[in-house]
Amino acid sequence: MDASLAVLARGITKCFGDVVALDGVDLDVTRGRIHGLVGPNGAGKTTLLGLLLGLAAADGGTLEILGVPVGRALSAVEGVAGFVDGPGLYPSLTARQNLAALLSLRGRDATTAGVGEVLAEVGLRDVADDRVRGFSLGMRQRLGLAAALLTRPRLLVLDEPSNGLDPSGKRHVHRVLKRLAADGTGVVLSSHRMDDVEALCSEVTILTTGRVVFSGPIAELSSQKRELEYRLITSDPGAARRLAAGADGVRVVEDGGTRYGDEVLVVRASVPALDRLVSRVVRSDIAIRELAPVVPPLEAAFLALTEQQEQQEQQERTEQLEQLEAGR
Ligand SMILES: Nc1ncnc2c1ncn2[C@@H]1O[C@H](COP(=O)(O)OP(=O)(O)OP(=O)(O)O)[C@@H](O)[C@H]1O
Repeated sequence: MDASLAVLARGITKCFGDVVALDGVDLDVTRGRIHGLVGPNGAGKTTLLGLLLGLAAADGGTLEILGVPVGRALSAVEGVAGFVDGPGLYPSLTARQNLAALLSLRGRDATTAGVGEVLAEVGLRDVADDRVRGFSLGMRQRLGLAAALLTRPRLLVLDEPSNGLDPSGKRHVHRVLKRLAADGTGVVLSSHRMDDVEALCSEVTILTTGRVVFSGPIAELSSQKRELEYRLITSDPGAARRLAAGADGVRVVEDGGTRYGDEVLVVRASVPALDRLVSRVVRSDIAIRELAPVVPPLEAAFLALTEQQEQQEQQERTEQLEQLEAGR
């Protein structure tokens, strides 16, 4: 196994009865990187993360975690931490007591092992002595992350870590994950929030119905050639619209309505064509107040790839039906 990889999975399959949850999945997670796992509901994300945590065994394929070949035994490889379906916590204990209990289960002394530090790191210092029973979903998620941090993981596996987080909680979690990656930990997380994935991850795997439809650097998904719709707010909407209408490679899409009283122009263009338009707008002494993709590049790529896969599956089903009918 390449020493730079925290996870090397090849041809992983996993079925639950008739349901094929994972169908030949390959996954590389690099140490020191944050890898996003995205896909529609039921795509197999949690199942795959559960395999990495040793909560279930694959039916087929090969899996190596931190250089250790994973067999059929249900246990986490040393150095792996994280959770799926929310962290396991004791509701009647405080946040601090939960972490102390975790440490004593591992035979370590809670007072010297940095409980206070990890609680501060995830932004829970002020509620360290409150019972977990009263914690919100976001607070529980952060406590679960603190518990994982205590084990100093070399691979961190998180299912929907942003669930229920307020902006401050999200900032803490993002900071912690980036710090871990900078220290060399491989992080793999699933998320339905494309903005989170874009903000955090350098690599992404897109799963649909148990199959990988894309895996690689996130930058590859926002190819310069891909045309996207952009929202443009300027100090002179009429003049900006005229410039856009006359620009090569730019199409004015629709009346974008207004935002905080400013008229919004929506254009469809590739990045180079958009760059040329922006230069012309600025040279015409028009101020740009806002410029953003209507649908962010990762989400646009995600929708395009998953729709393509759905169409392909629909076509396969139609062909099977036609063959069945022809054979009657
Ligand atoms: N324990 C189980 N028993 C039966 N079927 C299961 C089980 N776990 C998962 N499945 C099925 O396997 C498929 C993949 O489920 P999984 O939870 O991995 O998807 P997911 O991508 O995490 O979905 P979501 O985004 O909704 O959390 C689904 O069809 C699901 O119904």
